[in-house]
Amino acid sequence: MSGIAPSAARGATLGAARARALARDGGGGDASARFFPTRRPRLSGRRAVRVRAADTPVVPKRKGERVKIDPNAVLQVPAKNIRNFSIIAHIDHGKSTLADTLISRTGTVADRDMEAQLLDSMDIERERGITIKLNSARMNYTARNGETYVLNLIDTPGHVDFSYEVSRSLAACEGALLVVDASQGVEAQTVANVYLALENDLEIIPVLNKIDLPGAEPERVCREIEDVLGLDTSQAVQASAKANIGMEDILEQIVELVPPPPDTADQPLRALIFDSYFDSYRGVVCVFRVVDGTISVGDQVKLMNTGAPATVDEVGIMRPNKVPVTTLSAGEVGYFIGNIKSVADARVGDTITSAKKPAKEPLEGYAEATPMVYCGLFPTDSDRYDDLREALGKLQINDAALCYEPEQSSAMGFGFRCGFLGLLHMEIVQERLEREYNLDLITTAPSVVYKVYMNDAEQTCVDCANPASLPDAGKRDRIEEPYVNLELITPADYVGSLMELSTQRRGEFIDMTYLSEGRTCLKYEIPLGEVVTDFFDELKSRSKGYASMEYSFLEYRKNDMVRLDVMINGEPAEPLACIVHKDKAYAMGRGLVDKLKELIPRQMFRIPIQAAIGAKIIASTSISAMRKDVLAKCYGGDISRKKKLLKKQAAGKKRMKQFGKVEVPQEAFMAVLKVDQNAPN
Ligand SMILES: Nc1nc2c(ncn2[C@@H]2O[C@H](COP(=O)(O)OP(=O)(O)OP(=O)(O)O)[C@@H](O)[C@H]2O)c(=O)[nH]1
Repeated sequence: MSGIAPSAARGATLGAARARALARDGGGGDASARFFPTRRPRLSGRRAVRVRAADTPVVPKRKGERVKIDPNAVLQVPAKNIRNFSIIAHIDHGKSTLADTLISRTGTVADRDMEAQLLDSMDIERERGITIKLNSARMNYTARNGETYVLNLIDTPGHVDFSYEVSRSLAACEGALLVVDASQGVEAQTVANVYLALENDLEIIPVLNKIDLPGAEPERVCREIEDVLGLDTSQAVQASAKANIGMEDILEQIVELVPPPPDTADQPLRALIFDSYFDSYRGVVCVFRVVDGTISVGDQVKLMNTGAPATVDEVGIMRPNKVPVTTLSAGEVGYFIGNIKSVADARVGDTITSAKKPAKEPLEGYAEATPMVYCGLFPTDSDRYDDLREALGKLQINDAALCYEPEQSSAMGFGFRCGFLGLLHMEIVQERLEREYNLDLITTAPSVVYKVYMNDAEQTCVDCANPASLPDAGKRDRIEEPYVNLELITPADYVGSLMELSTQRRGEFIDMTYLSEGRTCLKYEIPLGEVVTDFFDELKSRSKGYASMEYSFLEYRKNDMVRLDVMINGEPAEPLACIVHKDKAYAMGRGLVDKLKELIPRQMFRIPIQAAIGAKIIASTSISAMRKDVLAKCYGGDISRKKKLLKKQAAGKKRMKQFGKVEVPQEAFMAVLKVDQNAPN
């Protein structure tokens, strides 16, 4: 155990944070980091934008224009009075509540229209109480210095699966509110999000939220922020988003500390699309940040990477509902709706420019998100394959991290193999497809991508995300599986239990550091396949919800992996196959057949369930037949009559077995996630 004293930790962690940010930058910065120059150009005195006095109504310029513009809704200010900021935090530390309170405090939404989680517009977000998609809102605020500012707020998700959304919103901002729960302190995603903000060269404003709670310890949490993140907390705001405490201080700090966007309205239009979605009534809606120039209703524009042309039918701002305006200038955040033909034309990360006077270079887009987990998605009704393809296409424009390709399986028919950032992402996509596109789906067990090296000289390495398509043992040389760097932050009481969990999941211990009184950071190198199953649930249950985790891809490593096949009623059930480590194969096989026995309903015939590695059966069980009481009507009478009835029943069952098809419920496909692989054989 290599504990280090807090003061030493401060230097070490701060150094590490910067070093990591720089290393990721690779000198030139990564895609999102390069979006803004490291040093922001100073504001020049000359301003090319026509500046309207505060609260001057914006009037449509063209005759016959269809756009309805509310003259009271839009305040135009010079670029020096615009502030673009994100809210970043660990999950449940209060980002959405803070966003709601700021929106209400600035009078952006009338009190009677206020509802909790205003920015979480999807039903799933409200039901689960989590943010999945980034969302933005434009607020007006008259500061203590008497000037009126436009504040563009971008709320971001906190769960590890959605960090890609965070990096996108940060690229559209100059500052970030770092919300930390004053009763909990720095957690794994707090650290990860601060690194992202540092990479984007943002001004970070620490906010200690939930100080209304009796367990709040703002001083301890301030020390932790300084020690672990190396941020200055002398001006940190102590706030409660729920009890409406400290909101004005936060707004003042945003105005004071977040730099205004550079005023480049006189340059050719360049606007970065950071979100886009398909609206069934309006078509493709692109949400963007204008970096240079201006965009107005009626403009002819084009998307620089796809080359797709469009006429701007409507341009507007989010308050947080869409409010049309006539023009948006450099530094502003808004949306546009045009006649974009295909959803694939409006990809997130693309640059909008003017068709007549195009910019020379597009803006640096975003690095492609790399899916971590794959699974098969099949419509229960095979006629709906085309609907599923269309729905995935529309969802992908809103969810850049989702990827898919067609797949065919003898058991399941036609479907798609889809890639996700994690299990929660996978669950959400399935739920959105079912709700928003009215589809009924079957999801197969998730799998990571293995690299399979072959004996064949021509095709040396294949990526395998579908266990059923793993080449036979005789043809392959070795299998490599992805490893991740895993970071756990936990109260000291649970260190032992979490170390045991990580070791059981084949983790290799790397380091342990003490963050502050009673809190510890554990580092492991661990196979991704072990983390994406039920690791997070297990972590939460072992630490009574207090530990948090974060992981990032490390490398591929050779391991002794085998394919575990499952046979139901003598037929291989391809969608249930999985790739496991050889040492765990027996426990997994046993657990899987037992779990399937629980989940598959009894039928009129006996169903054998077997697990096998190659030709070798390693575990088997069976579901006994449901017996119809054929003797019910046979009161008393001769025994030979009963025997005759039972014999007839047996003959009928045999026929059913021959033709019968076992109905496997959706939960059975996920059984592999629920197996305790460490149970004794
Ligand atoms: N007591 C107290 N509770 C708060 C405060 N702020 C937020 N909460 C509660 O904390 C919980 C999580 O708040 P959210 O705003 O949904 O947290 P979040 O960070 O947006 O969560 P994700 O979007 O899922 O990452 C909710 O139950 C809130 O009511 C606060 O200042 N005081």
